[in-house]
Amino acid sequence: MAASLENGYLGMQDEYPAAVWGKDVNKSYGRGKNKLSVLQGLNMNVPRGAIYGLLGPSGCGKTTLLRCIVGRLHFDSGHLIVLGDRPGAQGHGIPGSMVGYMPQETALFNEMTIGETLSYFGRIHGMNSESIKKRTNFLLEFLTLPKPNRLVKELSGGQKRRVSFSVALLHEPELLILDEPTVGVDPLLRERIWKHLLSISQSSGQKTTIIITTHYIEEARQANRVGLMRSGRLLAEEAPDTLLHQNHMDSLESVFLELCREDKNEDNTQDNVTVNKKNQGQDCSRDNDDEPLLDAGLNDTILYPNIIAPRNITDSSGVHGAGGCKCCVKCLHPRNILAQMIKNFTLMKRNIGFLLFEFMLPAIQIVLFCLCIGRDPYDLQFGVVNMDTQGFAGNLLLTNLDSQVIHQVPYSSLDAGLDSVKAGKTWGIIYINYNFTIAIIDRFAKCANASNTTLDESTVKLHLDMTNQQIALIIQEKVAQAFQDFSSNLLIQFHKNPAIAQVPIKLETPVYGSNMPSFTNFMAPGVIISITFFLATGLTTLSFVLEKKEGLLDRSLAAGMTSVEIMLAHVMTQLVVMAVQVAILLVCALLIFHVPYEGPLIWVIVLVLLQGFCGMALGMIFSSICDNESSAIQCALGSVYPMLLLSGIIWPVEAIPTWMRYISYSLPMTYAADALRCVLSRGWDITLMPVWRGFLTTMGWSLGLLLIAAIILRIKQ
Ligand SMILES: Nc1ncnc2c1ncn2[C@@H]1O[C@H](COP(=O)(O)OP(=O)(O)OP(=O)(O)O)[C@@H](O)[C@H]1O
Repeated sequence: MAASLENGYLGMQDEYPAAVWGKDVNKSYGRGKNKLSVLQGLNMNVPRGAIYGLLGPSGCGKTTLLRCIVGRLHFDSGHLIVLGDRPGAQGHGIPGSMVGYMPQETALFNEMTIGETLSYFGRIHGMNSESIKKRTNFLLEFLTLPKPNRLVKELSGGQKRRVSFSVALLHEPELLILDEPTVGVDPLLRERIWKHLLSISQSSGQKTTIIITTHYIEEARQANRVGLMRSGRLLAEEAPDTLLHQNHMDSLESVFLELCREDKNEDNTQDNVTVNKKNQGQDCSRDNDDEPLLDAGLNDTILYPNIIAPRNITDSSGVHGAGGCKCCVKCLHPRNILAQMIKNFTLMKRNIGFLLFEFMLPAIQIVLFCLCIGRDPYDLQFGVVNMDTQGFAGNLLLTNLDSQVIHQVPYSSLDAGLDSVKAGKTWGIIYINYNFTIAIIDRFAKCANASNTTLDESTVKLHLDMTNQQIALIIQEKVAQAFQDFSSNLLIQFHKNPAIAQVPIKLETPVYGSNMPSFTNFMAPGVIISITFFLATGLTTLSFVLEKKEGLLDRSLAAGMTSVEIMLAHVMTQLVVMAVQVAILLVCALLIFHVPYEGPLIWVIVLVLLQGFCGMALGMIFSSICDNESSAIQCALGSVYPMLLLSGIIWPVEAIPTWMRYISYSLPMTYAADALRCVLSRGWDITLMPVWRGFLTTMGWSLGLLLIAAIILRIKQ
């Protein structure tokens, strides 16, 4: 049968008769000292409609080769033609619907049901719901899978592998790439799977070509052709019977061992010859770079008589295999974006607890902020040493101290008061002199003629714990205020003009804001902006990295999705989530905590959502450079502090070194916070510079970051 198949294949008049044709394919991982050459001048020929068993020891490069074939990996040099064109070539269905790929790892969404999983991939492949249903029913029965409403996470390991297998079979692709599909499958089912593979490869309609790797070498005897792979090369590529016959052996395993032994000897001989030649000062590298590839192909046709070089080989002589269009807007498929969005919403629905937490998290953060940050501290324990017991002025001064903020603790002596500060019982003490009443009256009466002794005795002394600057400053301010009020009262009692006691600075009606600004109100816009930004960054990073880590992203890309489609679908899904988050956040800030706002709400929402969009774009960059969730979380968290600092949200930008100021001004958050502050306090007016500056900076940054993320993903794709 194998022979007739090969004859049929050799006789085909197609431009590219082979389903997969590879010539001198090289692929390495890493660079410099860490470079690992995995595929080393590999030649391969898989006839159309054949079952091709790719056999080889662990780590010899089988998965790498398969990923190059489905267009998920770039190879370094050589030629690879899959179903008539380069994998990834523009308009080619690989990666895409021409191929069904079952990766080695399960690569399934644990939170989705079997039916939802198949529907997701069916939509990507452009199947309508009727045909998805029909194929799902067939595959469930054929692979003895549980009901379609069972969650993937509730399945056994073997069942998960079968679901993964069914995903590859779902759309009846022309080419099936199966990386160890029979692992964890019982012998009976394994036999049925092979029967099915044989039937679809030989069906009278569209013949399916199947490349399969397996650790059960003997099961590959059912293949039409096997490729025995070692160290990134194919040692032999023949029909199993031919191999057994040629090597006079009765098992493929023995043939493989024998070929490995021969190859090892050949390597040793080659190495010896190389060493001898090198000693003679001759260049004897095995790869002759000057040799034209086409010529090399002709030579190899003699070595591998079944390899037929495609006529248009020069078209495919690009160094990279997967060079097709993956991110141009014209190539976006709405059905792919829709499939991805449905999948995202399904996963959200499945994890309703986390979704509610996501909705509430910004609200919790703003509530905590409004409750705890920017408010005046109260009940501060403050020691009082009042030696002016004979007079009235000391007591009068103390009654003017804000009793809400300062809780007075009397002490009988300065030493006792200082001990309380040292023991951490009070934040400081106020010391009032014995002669305070007489001295203060004298001071006001004589003014410029007052003696130094009068001035000293009429001065109250503060001994503060300055380790907490904020509290110390508040106490100073409260004492200064109390002194001013006390002085005014005293002057009134003596029929003098109380204005003499005032500091000769008058705060007129402010241009914007109030004369009693609230720190909370000042901080609120920046906090709203940063909460939205970092939540979007963190959640985007995490969701992308998790999909990438579990091979789900790779599988979607192999099914024909593009990274831009995945990004757009994520942006749209996340925008819905963010809209709810922002709504709850603004209700808390504006309605419950009365952060003042003048501008139209829609403009506030636009500014905040735009900042979330910017955060998502940054998250996509993080996820494209991180391979696991811990590094992604570190990236997202690590960026929080410097971004907050540089953006002027936790400290005015004007207070940081000049060169950093320039960086800060270029950050979107700085201008966005300014813009939001402006809209909240002055109302929307497009002519106000902070508003359009904030809008344009955020917009520019978002699009720029998205573009960078798309480029990184494109390069890594
Ligand atoms: N992303 C990667 N980065 C660096 N090295 C890699 C990467 N993927 C695979 N390798 C290395 O490339 C070599 C071939 O790996 P590959 O997965 O292709 O082997 P395999 O033949 O499929 O093995 P197995 O049968 O165990 O799955 C291995 O040495 C592996 O460590």
